[in-house]
Amino acid sequence: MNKGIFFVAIDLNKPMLEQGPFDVVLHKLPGKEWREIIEDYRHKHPEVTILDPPDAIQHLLNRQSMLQNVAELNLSDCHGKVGVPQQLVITKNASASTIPYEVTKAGMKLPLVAKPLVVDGSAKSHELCIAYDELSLLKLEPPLVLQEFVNHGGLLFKIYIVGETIKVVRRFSLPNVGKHELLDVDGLFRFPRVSCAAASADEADLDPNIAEHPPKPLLERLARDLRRRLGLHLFNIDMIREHGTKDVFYVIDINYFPGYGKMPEYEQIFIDFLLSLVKNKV
Ligand SMILES: Nc1ncnc2c1ncn2[C@@H]1O[C@H](COP(=O)(O)OP(=O)(O)OP(=O)(O)O)[C@@H](O)[C@H]1O
Ligand SMILES: [Mg+2]
Repeated sequence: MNKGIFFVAIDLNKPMLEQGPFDVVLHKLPGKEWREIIEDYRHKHPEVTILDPPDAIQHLLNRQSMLQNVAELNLSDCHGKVGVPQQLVITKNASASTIPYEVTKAGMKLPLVAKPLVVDGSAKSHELCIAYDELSLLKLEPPLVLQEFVNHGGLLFKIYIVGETIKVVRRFSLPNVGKHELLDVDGLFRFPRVSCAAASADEADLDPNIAEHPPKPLLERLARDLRRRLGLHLFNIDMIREHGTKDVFYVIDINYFPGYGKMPEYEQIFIDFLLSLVKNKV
């Protein structure tokens, strides 16, 4: 008989233990209640592969903890540098009036990208803004992460990871901010979720210094080290190249189980990955 792969959606209105049997469970629901259901199921069905551990996923839902592992990586001798933009966490109880002082104390340079601290899937948690001057910092609403804006020529690399497979897609991003512009603009520039609107830049005629993919050995090391450190198999990394450099990169965002529909060859890659999970078990 021909064996196939069957995808079954878990019915959230029924106890999970009464459903299945499953070989692999994929999930990305946030929330404590769901984490408990999955942990309970894993305990009772150790033979089932659960992707990925809820605690490891949880780590990516906070923009502070999300990038910690990248900051700790040591990728010297890997054809480039990968870091995290300098960032500062403004906690929930902090008053916005203290932000300019905190920013100066941390030695951070304007403009800054302000991002809500927690990523919970809501549109609001993806409403970012750029603060160009000190006064505009007073209008921000904590809790948030402030990141130095890194000029990157308006192009972003989305690095999709599915187990050991890596695929890179280029997307248009925010344009560079020049010194003259900084003198002219004031206030906050709010922008909604960029990733939904940003067009693919893969077919565009771009400056090769900006568009050239990050070196393969660098990506392979980054993906392997992050897979291990995060304990995750399915995620993507948003990475930018500092404008004017060949090999200085910054990771600005990591998402769990992103929309793989935008990844080339995703169907085959995903099926091969699922089959490898099942094969490795027997
Ligand atoms: N430090 C930074 N320097 C320059 N541009 C940045 C920086 N951080 C974010 N951006 C720009 O803002 C966009 C959104 O940032 P980020 O990915 O962190 O937010 P997000 O809400 O998690 O987005 P999404 O889930 O849509 O990818 C990036 O694609 C990039 O264009
Ligand atoms: Mg992003």
